[in-house]
Amino acid sequence: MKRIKHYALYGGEDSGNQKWFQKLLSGDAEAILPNLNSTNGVVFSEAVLDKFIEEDYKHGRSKIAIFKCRSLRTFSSGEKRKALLNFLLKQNPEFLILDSPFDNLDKESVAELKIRLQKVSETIQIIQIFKRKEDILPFIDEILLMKGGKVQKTITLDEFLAEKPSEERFPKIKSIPEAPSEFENILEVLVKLEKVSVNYEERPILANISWEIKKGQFWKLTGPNGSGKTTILSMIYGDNPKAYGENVYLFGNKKGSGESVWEIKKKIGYFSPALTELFNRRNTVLEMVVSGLMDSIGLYQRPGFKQLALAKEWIKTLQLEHQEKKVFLDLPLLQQRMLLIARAMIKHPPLLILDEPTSALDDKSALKFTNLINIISAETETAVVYVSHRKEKGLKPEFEFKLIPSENGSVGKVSVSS
Ligand SMILES: Nc1ncnc2c1ncn2[C@@H]1O[C@H](COP(=O)(O)OP(=O)(O)OP(=O)(O)O)[C@@H](O)[C@H]1O
Repeated sequence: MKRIKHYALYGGEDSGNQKWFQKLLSGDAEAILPNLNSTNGVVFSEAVLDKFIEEDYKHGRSKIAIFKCRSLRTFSSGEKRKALLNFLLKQNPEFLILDSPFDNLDKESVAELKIRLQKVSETIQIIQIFKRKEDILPFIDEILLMKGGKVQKTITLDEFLAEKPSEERFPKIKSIPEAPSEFENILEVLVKLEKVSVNYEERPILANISWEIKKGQFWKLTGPNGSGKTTILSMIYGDNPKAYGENVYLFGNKKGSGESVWEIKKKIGYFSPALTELFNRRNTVLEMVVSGLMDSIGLYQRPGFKQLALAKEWIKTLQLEHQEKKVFLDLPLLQQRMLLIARAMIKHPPLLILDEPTSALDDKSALKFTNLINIISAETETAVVYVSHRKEKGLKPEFEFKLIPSENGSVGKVSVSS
């Protein structure tokens, strides 16, 4: 039997082919690769997954999940991807387009998915769009170099990997705008979890978790898919009812007593890539950043002169002053993410939570992003909790809180970051 050839395309922000990739991912494979017949292919991407999650939400049951009665939204990243891949393969496609398939996956799940895809590649053609070099599948035969939506040159994987990375230089951010006012009466210990345990449907998820986050500390929260990272974050930031019977103390008060969820949220800057989707109006960059002072997603109040000046200072710090009047959603992904960090940080909250903030970014963009987080941590009093699966080159957390799964739920291990 003739061996199938597999291809990869670089999809980073600097690739200049975003528009064409959108065509490819929306199912029009022929637009870029004329010898593919679009009707015979399927797309594996975050956007496709989101579409299923949305449909689930509407219908109250899942079309692709194994546990049909449970919403896909509550699945861990690894579980969601497995379910999507199984669903797509059942359609017997001739080719499979993979868009950054390893984002948000832990090491074991990446290894597992790679083995699965290797097997799939024996019978189905694979076209991988990658943003991180480390993600390229080992069985890829050729890298397609594109320009203006056309394949300009084809090189082998070995040739591509042998290319020396160009020295990543970019103007570094050196300082962070001052806080508009100080948060009063902030205690040394911002968050305290004391022997917190959580079960879902009698399945233990977290077992006796104790963790203290103090002023100004920089933490990385790690653990394999499904180990309970999002669950912990939802105890701190969200309104997970599971937090109430447990010893969860936020800013000195036991959760559920004292401050309302709303009051607590005012003291926490939060970022997750999903946040971008909340901005569906035509807000400009300036409006979006200044809205961080109003604790609202859009802009419902007219900001004052001082507030606008501070938002402009943040935009300038990010070297994006030329974008100030543009519509936020029209900007490239990295710029959107940096601006959302500015929005979360504009008040210098005591705590900043970042949930997988570099997913879908290319190597260079991720480096720029982590540089911003390092500066924020070094220059402000804000404590940072950064959730990520990747060993982010350049990120400088002080401590790691690692969730280690066990039969009785995950236990936590604290270490000083190397
Ligand atoms: N509402 C829910 N009902 C039942 N099970 C749930 C619910 N929410 C989460 N879970 C389960 O709890 C476990 C922990 O999920 P959680 O999302 O906290 O893990 P995670 O470490 O953040 O995973 P990932 O890295 O994949 O995002 C998973 O097995 C998940 O399926």
